[in-house]
Amino acid sequence: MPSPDEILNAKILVVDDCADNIDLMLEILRDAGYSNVSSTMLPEQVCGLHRQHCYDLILLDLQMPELNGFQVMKGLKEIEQEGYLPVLALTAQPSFKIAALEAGARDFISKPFDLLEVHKRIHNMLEVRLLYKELAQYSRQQQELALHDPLTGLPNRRLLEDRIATTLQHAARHQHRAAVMYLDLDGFKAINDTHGHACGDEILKLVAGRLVGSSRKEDTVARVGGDEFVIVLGEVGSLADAQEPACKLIEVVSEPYQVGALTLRLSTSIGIALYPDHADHVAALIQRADEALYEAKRGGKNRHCAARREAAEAESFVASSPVHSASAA
Ligand SMILES: Nc1nc2c(ncn2[C@@H]2O[C@H](COP(=O)(O)OP(=O)(O)OP(=O)(O)O)[C@@H](O)[C@H]2O)c(=O)[nH]1
Repeated sequence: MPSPDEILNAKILVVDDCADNIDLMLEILRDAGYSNVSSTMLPEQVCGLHRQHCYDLILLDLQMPELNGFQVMKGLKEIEQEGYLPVLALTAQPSFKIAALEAGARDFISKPFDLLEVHKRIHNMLEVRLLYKELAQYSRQQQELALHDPLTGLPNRRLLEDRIATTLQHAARHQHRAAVMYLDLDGFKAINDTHGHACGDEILKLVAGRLVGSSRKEDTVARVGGDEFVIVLGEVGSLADAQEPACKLIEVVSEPYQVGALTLRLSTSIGIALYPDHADHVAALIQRADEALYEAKRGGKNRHCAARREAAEAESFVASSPVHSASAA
């Protein structure tokens, strides 16, 4: 529940074409302790101001000559996509009350003002608005948590699969390749066993930062397990376009890590699978990259390995292999 202070600090806009009405409302609000109040006599400015300041409450006069309160609410609806208008309509016309509620106002205040009613309605509206904002933020956080790894902040497997699906759709539409690189750190268990789990966690965070730092903004870097990461590359022309970043990733992961007084080293192995060459849907592509990773581990670790292609096509596909690379046999 919002605290009394939060309610008094809420952002309020008073909209009225009559200066006396504005002064009166500002005085009422000031006397009640509201500290973040502004006003305008120009209804055409309300949407722009709300876009800029995102008010918690708009006290909106309904009868204004140029643009009336109903028209203002129409504009506000386009800004408040979720449909919650923080509008408290001010009207001297009894017949406008229901119309205002139907147009999206959450409540109304009759003119001339009954002070007690004004205070109560403003307070109640703010309480609901702030609660609504808290809930919306909580729901965004929950969504973030459901899609991200809490330790590194990277996308988790669920979000990764979604991103791969989008990448594949894009690749299919534009007739290019995409690559999935499956990374697994080498000898990570020994770091946990020797220096403790907290040290292992620090390393995982540092690795995540390095992977993100050496990937393109449009690539997805995800953590899919203990010491396992997946990187998705869109717009790949050939296997070499994935092997080159794989070499770079192997290099950055092998740089020394400083954790407290310790300087630690580790390496990574990478399996690469290409769309559409090795598989044409999400789960199969991940699986092929994982199989290639296994081959890279089997081949001695600290290397990358591409998934095996169907025999007939393989020859035309295998690119010149940089140091420490191989194709899964
Ligand atoms: N610190 C830390 N360790 C984790 C976490 N999740 C999994 N692990 C550990 O990571 C290790 C991963 O196991 P492996 O991949 O088999 O270990 P490895 O030594 O890298 O083995 P190779 O891949 O064969 O080189 C296990 O010891 C897990 O307990 C985590 O969130 N934090």
